[in-house]
Amino acid sequence: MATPNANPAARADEDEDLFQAREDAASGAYDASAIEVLEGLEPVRKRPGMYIGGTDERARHHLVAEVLDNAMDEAVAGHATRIEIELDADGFATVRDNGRGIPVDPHPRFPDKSALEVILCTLHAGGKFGGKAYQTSGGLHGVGVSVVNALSESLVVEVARGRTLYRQRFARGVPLGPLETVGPAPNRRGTSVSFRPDPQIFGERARFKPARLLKMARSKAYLFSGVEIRWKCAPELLREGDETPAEAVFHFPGGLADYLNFTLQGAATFSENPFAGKVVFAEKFGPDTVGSVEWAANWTPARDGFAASYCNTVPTPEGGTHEAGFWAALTKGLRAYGELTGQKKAAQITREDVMAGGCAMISVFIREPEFVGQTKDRLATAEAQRLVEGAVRDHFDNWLAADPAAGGALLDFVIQRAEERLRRRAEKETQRKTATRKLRLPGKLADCSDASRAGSEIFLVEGDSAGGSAKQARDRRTQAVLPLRGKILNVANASIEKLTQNQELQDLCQALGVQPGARFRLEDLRYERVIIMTDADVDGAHIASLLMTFFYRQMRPLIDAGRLFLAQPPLYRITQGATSVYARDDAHKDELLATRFKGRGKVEIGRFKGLGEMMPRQLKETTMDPATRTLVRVMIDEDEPGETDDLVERLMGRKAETRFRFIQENARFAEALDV
Ligand SMILES: Nc1ncnc2c1ncn2[C@@H]1O[C@H](COP(=O)(O)OP(=O)(O)OP(=O)(O)O)[C@@H](O)[C@H]1O
Repeated sequence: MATPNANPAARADEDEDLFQAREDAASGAYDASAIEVLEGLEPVRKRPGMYIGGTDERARHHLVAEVLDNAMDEAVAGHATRIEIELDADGFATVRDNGRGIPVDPHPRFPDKSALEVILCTLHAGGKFGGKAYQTSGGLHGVGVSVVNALSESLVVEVARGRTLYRQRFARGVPLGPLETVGPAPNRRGTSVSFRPDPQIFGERARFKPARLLKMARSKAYLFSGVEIRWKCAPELLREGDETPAEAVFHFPGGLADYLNFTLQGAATFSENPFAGKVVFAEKFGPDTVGSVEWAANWTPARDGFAASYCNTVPTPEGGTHEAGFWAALTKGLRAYGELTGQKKAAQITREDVMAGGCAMISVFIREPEFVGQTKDRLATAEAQRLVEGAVRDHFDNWLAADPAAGGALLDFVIQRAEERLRRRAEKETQRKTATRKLRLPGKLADCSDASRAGSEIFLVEGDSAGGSAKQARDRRTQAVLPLRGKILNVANASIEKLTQNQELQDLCQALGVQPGARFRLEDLRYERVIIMTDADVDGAHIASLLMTFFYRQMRPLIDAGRLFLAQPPLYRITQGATSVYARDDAHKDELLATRFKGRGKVEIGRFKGLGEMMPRQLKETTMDPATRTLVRVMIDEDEPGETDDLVERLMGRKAETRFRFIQENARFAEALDV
C-alpha cells in the first residue's frame, strides 16, 4: 500500500537512495570475495545468538549453564559426586567436578591434538552422540563447551586423570599453547573449567550476577539427589543486604519434593505432603527402557499454578512432551477417581482445569532427548509423553486413594475450575447470539480495515506525533495504531478503581476488546499481535516497562500466549555514499561501523530523537513492515517460579530504593539508552 508522504521531493530522493543501495549490493560488492567460509569457532563469534540465543544477561549466564550441565551429566552418569561453582572478583567463573575428567589422550582423527583440545576447539565434538560414555545426558550436540571457549576472553581447563594433572589455556577459542602436563595429582580427579566471558561480545561492564548463578546451582542439586554442589563467591561481588551467601553447600536427598516445599513456603495447600515420586523406567517398562522420571505437585488456591520441567537436568521453560504426559496422567486420574467416588461432574475435567492452581515440578532423564533449539527450551521427544504418563498414572491413583480427605478436596477444587470454564463458554455463546455487540472503540484508534483477526496487529505508540508517523507508515489493512498520551499509570501499586478510571488504560482495554484482571479473556483480543512501539531512549524504555507491567499484572495470558511484542526502532542511521543502514543502539552502531563501513568515503551518522521525527517510510522499513523489521517477543524467563513477581515488585512496586538499585546494577542498559 502506498504511504502518503508530506514532501514529494524528499520521497523521490529517498527512492533514488534505495535504488542505488540495492544496485550496489547486487553488483560490484557481490562477487566470489563476498562469499565467506567461517572456520573453527569463528562462526560462534560472528553469530553468538545462534548458539546461545543472544548476548544479553540470559545468554551470558547460559555459558555457565553449559559448563555446569557437563559436570551434571558426569554426576548423573554416576561418575561424579561433587561439583563446585566459584565466582572470582576478577570476573572468572569456575566449575569443577570430581568425575572422570575430559579425555586427554591423542584424538584418533587428529593425532597431533589431545581429545581435550578437539573438544574445546571444534563444534560438534563430544561423547554424547549415542555412544556408551553417557546414558542420559543434557549435552547432545557437542557444542556447549566449545561455544563457551569461543566466547571467553580467557579459558583454562584443568583435568586430573590417572593421578596426573593436565592444563591448557585458551583465548577467544584459540589455544595459547599445547596441553601441558603439570605434574602428579594423586588425590585429585575430574575436570575444572574457568572462564571469563569476552567483553567484546558481552560488553565491557557485563558481570555475572551471583544471585542468578546461586539459583542455578541450587536447582541442579534438587534435580539430582546424588550430587553435592558447593558454592563460593568472592565477597567483593556481594552487596550489603544481599541474600546471596559467599559460601553454601547444596545437597537434597528429598529431591523435587524438597524443592516444591521450598517454593511454596507458607502457601496453604490441599495436601500436607505433595504428590511426589520417582519411577525408574526399566522397572516399569522392562530392562531396555533407559531413564527415569521424578515429580512433585501440589495445589493451592492461594496463587496461580506453575509447571517447572527439566530434561536431563536442563530446564525446559516452554515445557514439551514430558509435561504433556504428566498432566495427561493427572487429568485421567482425577476423572477416574471421580467416577469411583460417584462424582459425575468429574467427566468434564480437562488438563486446563487440573493445571489451574496446580504447582508442579517434573524432571525426566531419557536417552538422546530431542529439544527445540540449542538453548533447549522445549522437549520434543514423543516417547517421553508415553513414558511419563505411564509411570505417573498408577502413583497418582494410589495417592488419591490413600488420603480420601485431600483427594476429595482436590477433586472438588478441580471440578469447580471446570464449571467456571464451562460457564464462561456458555456466557460467551449467549453473548454472541443475543447481540451483534456494538464495540465502542476509542476515537484516537486507527483501526485496521480487514475484519479478520488473523495476521492483525496493534501498535501502541507514545504520543500523538509518533502516532501520526505510525499511521502513515502502517499497512492499513492489518495494522492498527493507538497513540497513548504521556506515561500511563504505574499499575504495580495502583488500586483497581484507579486503574479503571485511568483514561489511557480504558482506551487501551477498549481498543484491545478485553477487560483487565480476572475478567480478561484471551479469546476477546481483537488482534493477533500487540506491539509496544516506543522511542529508543530512556523515556521510551520507561513507558514500555510500564506497559509491560500492566500486561503482566492484568493480562498475563496474553504474554503466556506469546502475543506481546516490542518493536525495535533504530537509534541511528549510518550513511556512506548511496548506502544507508540503521543501528538499534550504540553497540550495534559500532559493530556496523567496524564490519560494513571500512575505508570507503565519508560516513555520516544521524541520530533519531524519536519515532515522530522519522520519515514514515523509514519507520515502515525499519520497524513496522513485517518483511524487514525485527520484533522482540516478551516472554517470562524464570529460573524459578515466582521470580518475575519478585522482579516486578522490585522494579515497579512502591520501594523507590530497590528500583534505583536495579538501575545501578543494570547501568549498561540504562546508559546505552540515555540521551
Ligand atoms: N566435566 C566433564 N567431564 C567429562 N567429560 C566432559 C566434561 N565436559 C565436557 N566433557 C566431554 O566433552 C564433550 C563435549 O562437551 P560439549 O559441552 O561441547 O558438548 P555436549 O555436552 O556433548 O553437548 P551440548 O552441545 O548439547 O552441550 C562431552 O560430550 C563430553 O564427552
